[in-house]
Formats: sequence, structure tokens, C-alpha cells
Amino acid sequence: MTSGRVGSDRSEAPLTLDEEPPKTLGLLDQGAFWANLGVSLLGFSGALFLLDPLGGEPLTFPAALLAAVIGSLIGTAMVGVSAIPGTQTGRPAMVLLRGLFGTRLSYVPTVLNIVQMLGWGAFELWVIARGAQAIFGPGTPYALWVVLAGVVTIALTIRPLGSLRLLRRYVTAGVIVSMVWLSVVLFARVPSLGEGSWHAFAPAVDYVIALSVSWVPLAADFTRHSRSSAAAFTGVVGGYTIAQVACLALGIAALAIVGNDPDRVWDPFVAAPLGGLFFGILVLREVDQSFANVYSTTMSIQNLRPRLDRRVISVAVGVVTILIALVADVTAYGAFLSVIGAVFVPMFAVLAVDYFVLGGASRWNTAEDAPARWLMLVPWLLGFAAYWLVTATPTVGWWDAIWAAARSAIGFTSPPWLNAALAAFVISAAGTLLAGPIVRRRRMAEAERRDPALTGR
Ligand SMILES: O=c1cc[nH]c(=O)[nH]1
Repeated sequence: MTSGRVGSDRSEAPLTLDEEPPKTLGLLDQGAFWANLGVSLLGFSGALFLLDPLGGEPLTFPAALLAAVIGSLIGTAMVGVSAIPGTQTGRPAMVLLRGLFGTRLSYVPTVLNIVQMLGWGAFELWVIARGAQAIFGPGTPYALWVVLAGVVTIALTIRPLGSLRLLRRYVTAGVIVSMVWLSVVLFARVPSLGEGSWHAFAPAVDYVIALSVSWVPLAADFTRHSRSSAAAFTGVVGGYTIAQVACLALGIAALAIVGNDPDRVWDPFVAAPLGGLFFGILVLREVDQSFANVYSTTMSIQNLRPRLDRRVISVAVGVVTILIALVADVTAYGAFLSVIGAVFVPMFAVLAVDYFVLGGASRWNTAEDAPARWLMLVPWLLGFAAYWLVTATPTVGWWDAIWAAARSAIGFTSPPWLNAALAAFVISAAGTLLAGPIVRRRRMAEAERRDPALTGR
């Protein structure tokens, strides 16, 4: 692996890409971080899509729970696999793409990732502000909560590894106690969880996969500091799965209490005994998500500007994120965020196959002069197309019309159980495997060009 970096003995994340990242995060650090990401205020209302993904055909509670477990395991396995190269190379997610595509080509997904992470960050500040207003009432202005949450987010990004340790030591225990308390109180109030069927089981699994894979593009930014690949993978899959299943189950209980009205899903939390306190802990905890998004935007920008101090970038990104949350309609951004997986899921499938199967682990060049690898665009684009052929999520008219025409041109009807992200992942992975012989031939030719003595062997 070529990277051309200098060593560093810092215990915090390095300020520039030139320094080696410290490998200080163990299983508990990763597990606690990913568990915190798995509990989300958005997940409580999102539980409705798990419970009734087709609208009008709700699952039984055991069916929904099993769908949550299976979907989380599949989705987080993808996140975990995409995270391991980060641990092994010490490179952030977008810098890894230099190894896959070459440095110049990696700038395209990097810019897209910056746009989506800014969107996610603003979305999270919006959710935190709304959650705070649910507790303290509308008297305290939305803007004040956004700015407060944004300032805390920026502070966390200045010492990211310290923030992860803080999460593990203090926040995780508070989140566990809050979740247990709120579960006990809410499940005791639930009118009935017995009705429903298993009919919409597959689409429910799909929804949970989609929830999990949105973390694929940032996983390596954090697992690059892992002590081992096993700690990274197990922390991602174990921590996130347990927390997401608990979060979705609690969301189902809260929804049952308010007649499945997602706009009132937080009411039972706040109304519970000590609800303000425990729901407040969950709202405060949500800054781990805005932190992850702002920090990942920073790491992506460093792929473009490797020697720019990450603290300066984080402050600038944090301020922009606050401004977006203040002036933009972040809920409209939500539609874009729900489909950006079309870009990143197939890309990380190509990355995983090239890295683990085709020998990328030993030969990837992630330095600033890494040459372009145009061939790798082909399986990525195939997966991208597969995503749009399969997805039923409406976007903008002209774009949806293109894919409707493509579907009818090839006579394809997407079965309702098929998940777009999963289809994109599988097609891109298979396409990369098929490209394997060409990759190997090119590698041999390159080796022979460098050392003609190999030709005679
Ligand atoms: O805040 C979030 C939520 C899901 N996925 C992200 O990347 N960020």
C-alpha cells in the first residue's frame, strides 16, 4: 500500500492527512459509538415504515422485531465490511477511494459525500431542535436550539477521539438507562401489539437495511482509528444492530400509543414519568449523529485539501451546517438523502470486492498521485443503474420517467420485496468480480513493464 505519510505519536486524530492516525479505539469504543448512532430520534417515527411498509398491511410485533434484527444485521454487515479497509490502511473513507478510482476520480464521490453529509448534519440539528421543543415547549425558539446543538457539535469535532471516549464512558450508560426506563413505561401503556400479519415482512426488512446502509460512506472515518479489524467490524455490527432494534421496538410502542401518528410519536416519551429527563438524554445524545456528519464532511474535504488543518475545516463546516438548518427546508433535503445510497452503496460494494478479493489490500495506492482506474467505474455504474431500476422511491418527475422507460425497455418489473440498496450492492459486487481477470492482467502487465525480467518466468 502506497501512502507516503509521516509518522505521528499524537493520541488525538491527526490534523492533516500527512500524519499517521493513532489506533486507539477498542471494541468497546467502537461498540458504544455505533450503539449511540443506532438510537435515533428519527428512528422512533421511522418505526412506522418498519411496522407498515406497504401502508394498510401492518406486521405483527414479532414479525416487525424479526425484520428489524435481520435488516439490521444485513445492513450493518455492509457497513462493517466497508469499514475494515479504513482500519487496515488508516485512511478515511473518501481517501480510500483514491485506491479504488485514483485520486482525481475520487474527487467526484468526495464532493457528493460532502453535499450529503452537510444535509444529514443539518437534518440532525433540525431533529435535535424539534426534540428540545417537545420537552421545553415552543417558547424557546427553534433557532436557539439549532445554534446550541451546532456549537456542541463543533466542539465535539475538535477532539473527535476524545469525544468517542466521552460517549463510551458517560453517554452510553445514560442512553441505556433511558431506553430501559422508557421501554418499561411505554410497553406497559401499549393497548395491543398482537394484531397484524407477516405479509409485508420482506419490505420491512428492506426498510431496515436502507436505514443502516446510510452509514456506509462515513464508517472508515472512524474505524481508521480502530486497534483491529475485528474490533471495528464487531463494534459496527453488534453495537448498531442492538441499538437500532431497541430503538425501532420502542418506536413501535410509542406509535401504538398515539394511534400510529408519526407526528406525535415523541408525546408518550415526554409524558412518561421522568420522561423529560430521559427523553432529554436521548435528545442530547443525538449530537453524536451531527458530530459524525460534520466530522465526516471534514475528512472528505481533507481528501481535496490534505494539508488543511481539520479543526479549521470542522468549524467552517459546522457553521455552514447551522446555517443550512436555519434557512433551508431540511425536510425537503430528506428525499435527496434517502436516494443518495444509489451512489455510495454500489461504490462500496466495488471497493469491498476489489480490496478483499482482487488484491487491493496489498496494492492500493492512496497517495496524492494515485493514477486513474477507469475500469472500476463500470461495476459502480451498473450498481447505480440497478438501484434506480429497482427503487420505488419517487424523486423528480423527469428522472423517474427515465427509469420507468428503462424498466419497460428491458421488460423488468421490480418485485415488491426487492431492496434497491441490496440489489445495487449485489450487482456491483458481481460486476467487480467479473472484472477481476482484466484487473489481474493489467497488474501483471504493469509489473512486467517495471521489471522486464518477469516476462521470461
Ligand atoms: O445523521 C445521519 C443519519 C443516517 N446516516 C447518516 O449518515 N447520518
